[in-house]
Amino acid sequence: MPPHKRIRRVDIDFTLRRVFGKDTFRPFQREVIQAALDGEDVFLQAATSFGKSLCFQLPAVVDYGLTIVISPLLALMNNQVASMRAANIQVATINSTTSSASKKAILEDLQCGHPLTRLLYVTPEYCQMDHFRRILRVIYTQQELARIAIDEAHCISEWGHDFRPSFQSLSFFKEEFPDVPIICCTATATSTVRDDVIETLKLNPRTLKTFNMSSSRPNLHYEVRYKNDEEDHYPNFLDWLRAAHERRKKAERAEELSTQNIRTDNIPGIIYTLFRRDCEILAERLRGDGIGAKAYHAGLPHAERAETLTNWVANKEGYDVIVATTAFGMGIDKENVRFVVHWQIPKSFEGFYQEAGRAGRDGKASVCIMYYGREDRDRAATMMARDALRKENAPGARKNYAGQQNVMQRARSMQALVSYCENVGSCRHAIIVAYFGDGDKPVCEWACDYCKDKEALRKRKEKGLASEEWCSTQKERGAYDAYYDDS
Ligand SMILES: Nc1ncnc2c1ncn2[C@@H]1O[C@H](COP(=O)(O)OP(=O)(O)OP(=O)(O)O)[C@@H](O)[C@H]1O
Repeated sequence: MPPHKRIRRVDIDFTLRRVFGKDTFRPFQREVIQAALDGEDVFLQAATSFGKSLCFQLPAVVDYGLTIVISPLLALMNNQVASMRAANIQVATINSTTSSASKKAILEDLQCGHPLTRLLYVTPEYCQMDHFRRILRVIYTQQELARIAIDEAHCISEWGHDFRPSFQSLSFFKEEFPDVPIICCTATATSTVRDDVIETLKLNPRTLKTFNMSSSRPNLHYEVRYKNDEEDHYPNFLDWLRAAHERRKKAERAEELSTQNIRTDNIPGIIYTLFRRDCEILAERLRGDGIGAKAYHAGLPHAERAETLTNWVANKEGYDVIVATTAFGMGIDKENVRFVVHWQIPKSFEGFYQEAGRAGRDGKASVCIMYYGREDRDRAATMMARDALRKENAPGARKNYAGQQNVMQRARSMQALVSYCENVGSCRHAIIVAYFGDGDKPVCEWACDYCKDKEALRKRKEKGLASEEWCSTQKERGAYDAYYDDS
């Protein structure tokens, strides 16, 4: 098979400005893009909001041929497709919401020998379909298959926090099209996950260009607030949000906002809850207190979810705060999210980092608050143990080594998150970077509750948490066994 036509010289700075409307590359974007344009396989691990998407979008725009982007979530796909269409880039997506007429038109274009489409976004499930694989072979034979981009590549690994079995079949690409370069992007891979992804995709570790950047997000202020079952933590949050509104109403600030056409009460934020039920109750409670809040979870109709997302991104009144389950998160890009709150401890360290990473994507200071209670910790442990048992006993379950390791990895990730919450002895930025093992000690400059005032943090913990003795008595009584799985 003759290799794909590769572009020789191209002014990527010009394309960055002209097509993507950005003045300069962020550190290391240029190097990643150059490696991709040189036809290398690339593994890019970098912090949330680093700008990983540009590293496969820009090569797709300047190079010959088609880039296939594999993405795990519909919302994430639509979010990226919409922003590229706004920049007049020829981009298409085939997913469960694509009409058969548009699907037909897209597939015709792909097979015409010189497709207009620069990027095609699809799910890993779609890549498993025979008819799509046949079309890929046609595109490849016509030398128009430029590269494969795998977004949120940690989903490939059974050791990862968001494992999706269909991602494993992506090994098909290197098996069938060995000379088509692959670029993998993720913000949340430990070294074990990284190695597993490389092996699963059959990438050659000796020639692969690996970019392993720090997970540090210096503009995020990390904070843990302690809670217990005896007290409702809603007033604590509402007071905090109202205080932020009040600060924006002060004459000078209000005038500044009004010249930028920004409402004083438009402080975009996300609150993550574990359960759909909590999500709706909390959104309603906030609305009752005059906050523009909407629920978002997988149980809501697709059209309602899409409308909520569009209006939130557009800063529309009534859509300032999204109260969501994890159905909302991975990859969502809205630049001015000023806070992310975890209403209770999430299921994994990676999930926490990923969700907190929705904040401050414009580089401005933003707050990430975690409400942590030991009762929630014990509930999460109970849920996790039941999940593991249920999966193990499911018909056709893979009772193999990797399956067991996945259960252990999830437990380790949860334990790391509990330690992060219980921590009153070190910088939270340092804990995060150490977890992913990807860099030197980050600069914090008072951007976490420990570095800001360690003594106050210690006192708040002492006052706020239920005692371990009390929690273990409750556990023995089966108080944490109530279980509903609807996230
Ligand atoms: N060179 C640049 N200059 C200015 N803005 C940029 C640049 N590169 C990317 N961005 C912007 O940064 C934001 C984050 O980019 P992107 O969504 O690709 O992040 P990501 O690395 O995929 O993060 P995550 O892992 O959290 O999804 C986007 O709004 C994007 O337009």
